[in-house]
Amino acid sequence: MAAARAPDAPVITVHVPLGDRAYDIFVGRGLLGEAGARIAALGARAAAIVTDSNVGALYGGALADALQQRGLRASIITVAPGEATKSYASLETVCDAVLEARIERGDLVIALGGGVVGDLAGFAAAVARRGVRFVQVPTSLLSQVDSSVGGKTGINSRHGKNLVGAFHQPSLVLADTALLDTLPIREMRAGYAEVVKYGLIDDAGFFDWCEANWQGVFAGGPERNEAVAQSCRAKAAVVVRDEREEGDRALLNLGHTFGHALERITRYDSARLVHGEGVAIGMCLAFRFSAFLGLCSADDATRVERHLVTVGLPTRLQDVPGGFGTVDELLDGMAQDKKVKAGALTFILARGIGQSFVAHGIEIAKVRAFLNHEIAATRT
Ligand SMILES: NC(=O)c1ccc[n+]([C@@H]2O[C@H](COP(=O)([O-])OP(=O)(O)OC[C@H]3O[C@@H](n4cnc5c(N)ncnc54)[C@H](O)[C@@H]3O)[C@@H](O)[C@H]2O)c1
Ligand SMILES: O=C(O)C(=O)C[C@@H](O)[C@H](O)[C@H](O)COP(=O)(O)O
Ligand SMILES: [Zn+2]
Repeated sequence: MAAARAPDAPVITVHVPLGDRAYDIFVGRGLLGEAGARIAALGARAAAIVTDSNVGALYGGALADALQQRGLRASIITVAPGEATKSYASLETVCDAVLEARIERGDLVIALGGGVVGDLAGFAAAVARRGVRFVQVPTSLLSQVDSSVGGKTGINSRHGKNLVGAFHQPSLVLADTALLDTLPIREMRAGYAEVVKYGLIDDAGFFDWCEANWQGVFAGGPERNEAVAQSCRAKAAVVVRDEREEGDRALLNLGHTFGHALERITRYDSARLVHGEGVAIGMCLAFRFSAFLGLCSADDATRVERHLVTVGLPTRLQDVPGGFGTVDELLDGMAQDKKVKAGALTFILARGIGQSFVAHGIEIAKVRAFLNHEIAATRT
């Protein structure tokens, strides 16, 4: 059961100005208690809540009751937790359940859960009846700071991560940071990797802030709301500049070229590797690759790794439970990356902390040499 927002608990609003697809992100403790009113204000008659069995058991009933009290017909569609749920089979299940519930284009699909539920439900909303409005109620740190914002939706293919999907912006994002009190610590750490990402991309001051304040973020102090809101501001700014990733938006992929290849190799098995862990390893690899190419100092790469190790995240290929495959398997995974242009790899590299850039046309031979060097190296 979700606690109501205390009268003095602040709500931070981040507006995403995307013309006729503009929306607000609300961040604060206890916002689920206001979800009925805030969602009813969108003017729908019915809502299908998509959730996974972990989150549904904790918060599904409260959300459905709140909507019904505001006169919306609410139904709940429950999927299995974990990355393997971002599949063709789950897409079919969710689309059919949305249609079965007679959700019209002007009604709502509500994603209540982490990024897995958000990506799957968002994609179902994008394609059912060729487009139904949807709302994100993110419940993991990762989904509050990243996946609920920006409109990327989709599922995985055996060929790679998120290879089937659509851009479909939400109409509203409600991030109740109190819900993170029930999030398992491993998932909290994984989501935190995407928080650090914003500092590494273009905001060295925010990386300093993370080093100083991460414990408050984990403990649920005011630092948590600040980290979520600042991450949403940073992501919204990039998305507004380049909604469909024709340029700058690729910066948000820092660490993902390596990370997605690792997720494919581990067959989307959340017991072995979750997305944020892949991103943590991938960001360290991106910084060490940048140092290997002479673009950034080894000290900066070491500082990135030190912070991620401090919070308990994996940072090396060797940290993947059950192994990371071979260099050829890694390169094979990267060849399916959506940033590939004219057959050549694109990486997000860095000249230092907060100085990342999009690098096209990276030679495979250099990536191979770097990966062999990584495998031979031991942690300092
Ligand atoms: N669309 C985007 O822009 C974008 C951005 C980043 C990541 N992603 C995607 O997001 C996914 C990862 O999302 P995630 O890290 O949230 O994983 P997840 O959705 O699997 O959630 C993590 C786990 O925590 C549980 N959980 C979630 N909220 C909880 C809560 N409040 N209390 C207790 N348990 C809770 C879930 O049931 C699940 O077991 C990946 O598929 C990744 O590709 C998408
Ligand atoms: O929103 C974006 O753009 C991102 O790249 C955010 C990433 O954290 C996220 O994992 C995203 O789903 C990756 O997108 P993809 O296009 O590389 O599949
Ligand atoms: Zn990501």
